[in-house]
Amino acid sequence: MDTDIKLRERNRGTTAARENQEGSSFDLTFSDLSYTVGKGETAKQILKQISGTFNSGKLTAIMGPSGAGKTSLMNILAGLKKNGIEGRVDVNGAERKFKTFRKQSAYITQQDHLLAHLSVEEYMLSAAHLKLGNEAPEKEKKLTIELIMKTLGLTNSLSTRVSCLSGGECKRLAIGLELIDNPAILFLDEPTSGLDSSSSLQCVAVLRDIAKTGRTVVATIHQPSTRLLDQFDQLYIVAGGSCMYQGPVNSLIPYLQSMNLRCPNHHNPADFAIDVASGEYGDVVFRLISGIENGRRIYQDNSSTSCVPSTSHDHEADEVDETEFMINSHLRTNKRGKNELSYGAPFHTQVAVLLRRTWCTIWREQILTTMRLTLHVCIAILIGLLYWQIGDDAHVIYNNAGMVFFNLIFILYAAMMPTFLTFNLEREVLVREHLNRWYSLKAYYLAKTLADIPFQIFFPTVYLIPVYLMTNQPLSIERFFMLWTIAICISLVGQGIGLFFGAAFDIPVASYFAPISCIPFLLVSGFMLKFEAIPSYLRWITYLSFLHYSFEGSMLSLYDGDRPPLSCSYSYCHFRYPIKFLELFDLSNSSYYLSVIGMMANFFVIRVAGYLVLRFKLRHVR
Ligand SMILES: Nc1ncnc2c1ncn2[C@@H]1O[C@H](COP(=O)(O)OP(=O)(O)OP(=O)(O)O)[C@@H](O)[C@H]1O
Repeated sequence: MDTDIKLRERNRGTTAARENQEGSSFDLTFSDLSYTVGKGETAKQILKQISGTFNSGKLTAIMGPSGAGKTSLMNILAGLKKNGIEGRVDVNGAERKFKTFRKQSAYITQQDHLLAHLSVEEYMLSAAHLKLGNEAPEKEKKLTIELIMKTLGLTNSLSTRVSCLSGGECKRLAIGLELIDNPAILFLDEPTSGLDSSSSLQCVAVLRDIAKTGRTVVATIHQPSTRLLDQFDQLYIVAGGSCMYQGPVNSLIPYLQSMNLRCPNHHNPADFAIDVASGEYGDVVFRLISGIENGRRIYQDNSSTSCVPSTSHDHEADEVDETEFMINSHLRTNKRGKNELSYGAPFHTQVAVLLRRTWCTIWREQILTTMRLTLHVCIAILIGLLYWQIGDDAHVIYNNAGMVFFNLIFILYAAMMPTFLTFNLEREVLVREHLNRWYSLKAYYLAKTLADIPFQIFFPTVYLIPVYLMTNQPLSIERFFMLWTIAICISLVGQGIGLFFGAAFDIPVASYFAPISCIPFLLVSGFMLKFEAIPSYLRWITYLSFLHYSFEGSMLSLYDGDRPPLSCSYSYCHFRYPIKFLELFDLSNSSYYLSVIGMMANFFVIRVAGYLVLRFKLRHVR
């Protein structure tokens, strides 16, 4: 077949991919695997001393009734779950090493979680830069992409944005992205879910072609049609956490027959097997599990002894494979160095690619970006009209302070709200890509922080200029620059809070807690309550309050620095001298620079907290 040849060529083709995979077709064997969740009385055993083998060059389907343990099994084999597991997982007879194994395998989740605003080509290119690194020449990356796109039938969709792709195309793209660095083992969780029958067939045919090139391809699958089932080479059926059948697809019915279970004519064998596994044909599951020795044997219909041990392949060949595997791993470790073993590209390339990709995504989120811009301009004009020309009038100086405080709250919330809403969705993309070793979390987080900075400068600037001029604040570049610095700091802090809550919680919880969490800091900002009025045992909150530092910094920008007396539109104005007004807020001895440092410290702490939460979340996914 044409695609088969191309994939084989590619398997031999690119140097980066070759380096990664040379001589490495991996047979995955697991023995006596148990998986338990919970502890003590609530402990639940999900997998029960299950064994099996998934061979290279074969497309294997894991089937079973809902809740049987298919996803749990695959997650354990893929190395995503590490706790509560007993038993052994071997690669070519040698115990699996997590770090190398995750570089050599790819996991394609049920939901595609792709960045909607990138085109197929842009996505593939960024994946190629991240996975193949700087060593692979540009031409080679393009060739790799071209071959994968041809194989997956996506050549005509190269310039289409992900948001415009069909479900089947998204699934194929998700597969294509993981094929770039030529993983030896592909795990797919329900690759056909949500696809119609022809897209499902197309998708599984692609997987079959991929398997034919020597890779080990394992997919969980729900109720496949007879045609779809025929595409698979091997079948592994899980029932209640045990293995009920393991062997070629066309040996399933003979195996069931050997246990006196006859599949009715014109009945889909997959449906029949699932019915049996669900207990609809009486208590035969135990016999089936024993017959296949809970996965220790592979059923073969064409031999006198109908079962062969699942680890029966040639022992000598095993040793050669194992040695080759060890040598290749060793070479890779030496060549790329300790750090780079896990990721295809060096840290700076990861940051650069992610930065470009994030900018592109933010820029193309046109509705959100346009709405944010419009909102900033509209609110600025409204504030300008409401507080028209009050900046130099001592009679309405309280109103001016109120306006300053409002500006801070607006900029804070305008930066925070969109961040946690968008980041929450992006988090799933991060989980998928990070687990497949595209990049490190540090690189992602740095790129995310850097990519947002221009926007956190742009929006407060667009807001502050009209407000400053319309409300007649002192016409001094220095004062404007000081106020502008504070506005940017508060915007960055707001974005950091959004990132933290977007990382920590799902949208409903984050949208409640993120705004509420700022209230204590708002209360001690110094605008609503003087420092002396705060009970001494609560004063420490003031030192943590980014709103305290930002209010302090803003007031000092406008009223400190020997500002001349204000005009007075009434017969008597108590606060004509700005210093007197600062004294009212206990700010006469405050330092603008300390306020900026306080803001910076808040920014840093919140960013680090966001990073730690994300790291915890990513570890928890496993
Ligand atoms: N962390 C957990 N805590 C408690 N129960 C769990 C946990 N993880 C999995 N389970 C349970 O283990 C069983 C197997 O789950 P798993 O997701 O592997 O099943 P599945 O065969 O993939 O099901 P489906 O086809 O419906 O996705 C289910 O009953 C599930 O509720």
